[in-house]
Amino acid sequence: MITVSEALDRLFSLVEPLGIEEVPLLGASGRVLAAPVEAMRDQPPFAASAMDGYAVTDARPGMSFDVIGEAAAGARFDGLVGAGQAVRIFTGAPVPEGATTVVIQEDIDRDGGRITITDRFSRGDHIRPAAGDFRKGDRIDAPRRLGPQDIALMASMNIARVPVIRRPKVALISTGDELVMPGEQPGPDQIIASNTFGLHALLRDLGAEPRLMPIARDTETSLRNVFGMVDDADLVVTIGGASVGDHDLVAKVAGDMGLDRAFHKVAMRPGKPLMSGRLGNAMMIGLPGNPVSAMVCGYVFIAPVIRAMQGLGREAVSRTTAPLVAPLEANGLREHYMRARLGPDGVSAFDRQDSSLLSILGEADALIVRPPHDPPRNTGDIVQIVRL
Ligand SMILES: Nc1nc2c(c(=O)[nH]1)N[C@H]1C(S)=C(S)[C@@H](COP(=O)(O)OP(=O)(O)OC[C@H]3O[C@@H](n4cnc5c(N)ncnc54)[C@H](O)[C@@H]3O)O[C@H]1N2
Ligand code: MOO
Repeated sequence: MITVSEALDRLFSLVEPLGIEEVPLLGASGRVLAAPVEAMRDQPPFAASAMDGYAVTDARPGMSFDVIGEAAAGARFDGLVGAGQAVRIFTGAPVPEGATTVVIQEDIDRDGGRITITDRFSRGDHIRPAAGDFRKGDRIDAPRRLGPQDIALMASMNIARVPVIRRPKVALISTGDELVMPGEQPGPDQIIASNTFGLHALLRDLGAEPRLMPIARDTETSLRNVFGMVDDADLVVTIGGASVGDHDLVAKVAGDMGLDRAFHKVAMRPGKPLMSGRLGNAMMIGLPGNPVSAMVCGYVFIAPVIRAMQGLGREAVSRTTAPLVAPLEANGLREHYMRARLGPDGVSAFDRQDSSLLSILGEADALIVRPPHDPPRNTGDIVQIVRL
């Protein structure tokens, strides 16, 4: 058995970077920017009023001005503002030539075409300088996962099409005679396939393009057939059939089909029977079938692999620390990812840690990471956690 960090290194060495495609701005959120993009213009392209009020050359309480025109957003005042003159102005409008200050309308008394600045007058010119937000040529660097703020910024920069990394295509294969799909009627010895659905959701959140393959039955032929359908997947993920039982056929069939295996078995709990390698043009990861094992491996291995495929670096899932609010017994020889609850005073592991318990995983918002052979820990000890 290799360590978790050795397994992750081997997984990263199997990753092949994906190509680039161009998408419309509206389709770019959540995608990874593949190349730097540059602003096509200054923003704002002119000095703009930040408030509704009057543009003047100078402003002090008691000063009076003749209103000589109006500047609105989208329709500038074309003339020059001179001493003793004011232009009615609205938020976002270009500040007319000659004006140095916008006096907000709350600080003005107006009498027909004449205004006077009242005692309420407060400092500040209320002018946004030209290019105060960004300049033509300013860059957004790549790689970067694009969020809603980036989309707004690129829209403002007049970038209508965006170069992004192609979505990793992931084929998800559940294996086992006991499995039926959610919504189907299970037989007396059957259960519902859950892992593929949890992993599908995780992969979608990571910006991948997951595809559910038909459930492979516990025969070599069935498994071979489903492997044969994965088509152009970048990553094939099998679930179950990874261990040592008579019906655990994934390693055998993948091997027969040419899997160049990088490892099988990791000193990790849950997740021990994990395997990986290259299979044709794809990377393959074989996950253990126990539902919590599959999901924990999803967070610890698949998420970093998907990020690496997208060019976002080769980093383990991020960890932080928290104090224990209850003691823990000594750990065994595998790195243990304990389902845990994080509260204001610290973190506590659930009593029940069996790797079949999705209800506990659903309650968990963190995993406590125990190194191999970690001694017993007391309340108050600082432990490493992965937040879910
Ligand atoms: N003698 C040994 N037995 C087992 C060992 C071992 O070292 N020696 N390892 C145990 C560990 S640890 C794990 S984890 C499991 C993993 O086994 P498999 O990967 O072969 O998984 P299966 O046997 O196919 O299934 C295990 C369990 O999970 C359920 N399952 C499978 N796929 C799904 C799915 N898509 N959705 C929901 N549930 C699923 C399956 O019904 C079984 O209950 O092996 C231990 N055994
Ligand atoms: O890896 Mo098994 O994952 O301990 O239940």
